Parts: sequence; structure tokens; C-alpha cells
Amino acid sequence: MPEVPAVLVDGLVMRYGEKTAVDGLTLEVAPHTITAVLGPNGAGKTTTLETCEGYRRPQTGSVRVLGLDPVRDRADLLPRIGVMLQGQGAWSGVRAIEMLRHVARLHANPLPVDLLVERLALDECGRTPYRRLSGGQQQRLGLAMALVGRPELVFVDEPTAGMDPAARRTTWELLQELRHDGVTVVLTTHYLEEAERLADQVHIIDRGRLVASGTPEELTRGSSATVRLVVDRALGPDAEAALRESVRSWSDHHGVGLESISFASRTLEDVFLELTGREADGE
Ligand SMILES: Nc1ncnc2c1ncn2[C@@H]1O[C@H](COP(=O)(O)OP(=O)(O)OP(=O)(O)O)[C@@H](O)[C@H]1O
Repeated sequence: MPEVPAVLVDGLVMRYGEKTAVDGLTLEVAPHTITAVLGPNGAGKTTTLETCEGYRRPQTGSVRVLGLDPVRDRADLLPRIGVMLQGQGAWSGVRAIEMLRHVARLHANPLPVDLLVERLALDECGRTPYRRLSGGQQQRLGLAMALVGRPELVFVDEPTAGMDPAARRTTWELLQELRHDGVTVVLTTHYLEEAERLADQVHIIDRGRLVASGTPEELTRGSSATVRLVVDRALGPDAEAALRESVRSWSDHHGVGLESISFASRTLEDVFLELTGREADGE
């Protein structure tokens, strides 16, 4: 028997007064995958996620999460899902790690708090009251709180917004490890690179409707206009000149106009991570 979809949104319509935020949205999330929901500001992503999390009741259509109704079956569902909200709600005066320990105690079989503290470098903000944490620290704490209960499914709304590049990489690694361990991850993001790197499946929504679905490869396949060549070592000036010459002669031969050729040894992110003390992943 095929496994139940981790999330099934069917004909969902959500309105705020006159404003239709979600307009007949249907989408499915396969278990044990990372699915990215993309869309411009106001597309209805957060509203959809909040409905899946049981914070809002579908006005029209239905939502099933792990086969359950997020409102009616909330008590059964809550221990099985992790939620990282945008602008994480937290008690402003509570210290970061106390809060994480508190959330851990609410779960039957929590992850060791110290492990999360170490992975997400939360020790640097352990005694700081929540309201004094930087935006990126609040995000990391929010992620830790979403994961501490060992959920089967996590909803992460713009998980890396406001994170520095090192924290963003750690978050990507953590999300990939979760998928490897069989957890389903549903994320929204405005960083297309994030979706491209992480997601098995991408849903693009606009004005509350699904406009495209597919793997990143399926969505980006087509005729190529940008060709990127990655070589395994730094090229000296002679090798660069020879490569330029070969490319020019190829383009003359095939009648293809060249708009630019550029050479770069590292990305700005590589330089940043090197200078701020964390090695790039060697990718
Ligand atoms: N509580 C609310 N009351 C009234 N309108 C709302 C409310 N929440 C969201 N909206 C409106 O519904 C639409 C969808 O909002 P939503 O937050 O779901 O979009 P989003 O795709 O998550 O956007 P973003 O990328 O900016 O986070 C927007 O036009 C927004 O202004």
C-alpha cells in the first residue's frame, strides 16, 4: 500500500475579510523528502503552513497532515510535528537555553538539548534573554525548538532568514540530516539557492494558487543560455588565456554569440566564511 502523503492540501481557500490569501490550492508532500514552497511576498505560503499546523481552520477545502486533520486531531498530531514559525513566538524575558530545556521537557523522547546547543552554536546566547538575541540567534533557537521533540515532520517558515552564512550552512546540513533520518521537511524560503540545494520537490505559489511543481532539475530544465564550467584547480594567466581562445574559436565555429566569459576562483560566501573562522564545506 502506498504511504500516506505527509501533507495533502486539497482545494484550500483562505480569506482575511475581502482578501483571498489562498485561492484553491492543491498540493502534496511526499514523506521523507524536503519540499520547498516558494512564492513572492503575500503569495499565501505562511497562511498555508499555519493551516497545516492547525493554527487556522480551512475555510474551503481540506488539509491532512500525516493523514490527520490538523484541527480535529491536534492532540495526536502535535507530538509528531515540529514547527518553526516566522518571527518565533517566545516569552521575551526568558533565557534562550532555559526555553529550549522547557520545550524539551514537554516531549516524551526529546533530543539531548546539549547536542542541539552545540550544533546550532546556541551556547553563545545561553544566558541572554530572548528579546536581546539577534535575529539570526532567534532563528537558530526557533529551529532547535522545532527539532527537539524528534518530529516526523517539520514545518520551517523561512528558516535561514537573517542567519549569517555559517548558520545557514549548519541549518542546511541539519535539514539534510533530518531527511536522511526519514524526517519530512516542508520549508518556505525566498532564497532560491536554498531551494535548489535542499529541495527534492518545489511548489511555486503565486496569489494563493499553485503555478508550478517539480524537482529543481525539472523546473530549471530547458534550453541553456548560461554555461558554467567548473575546473578542479586554480588557473594561471596562460591557462585562462588558452581557455578563452578555445571558447572563442568554438563560438565562431558554431555561430554562437558570446555575451561574457568570466573567471572566478571563489565565491564571496567562501571568502566570508574563511575570514570569519569557519571553513567552507569543501564542496
Ligand atoms: N492576519 C491577517 N489579516 C489580514 N490579512 C492577512 C493576514 N495574514 C496574511 N494576510 C494577507 O494574506 C496574504 C497572504 O499572506 P501570507 O503571509 O500567507 O503570505 P506569504 O506568502 O507567507 O508572504 P511572505 O513571503 O511575505 O511571508 C497577504 O496579502 C497578506 O497581506
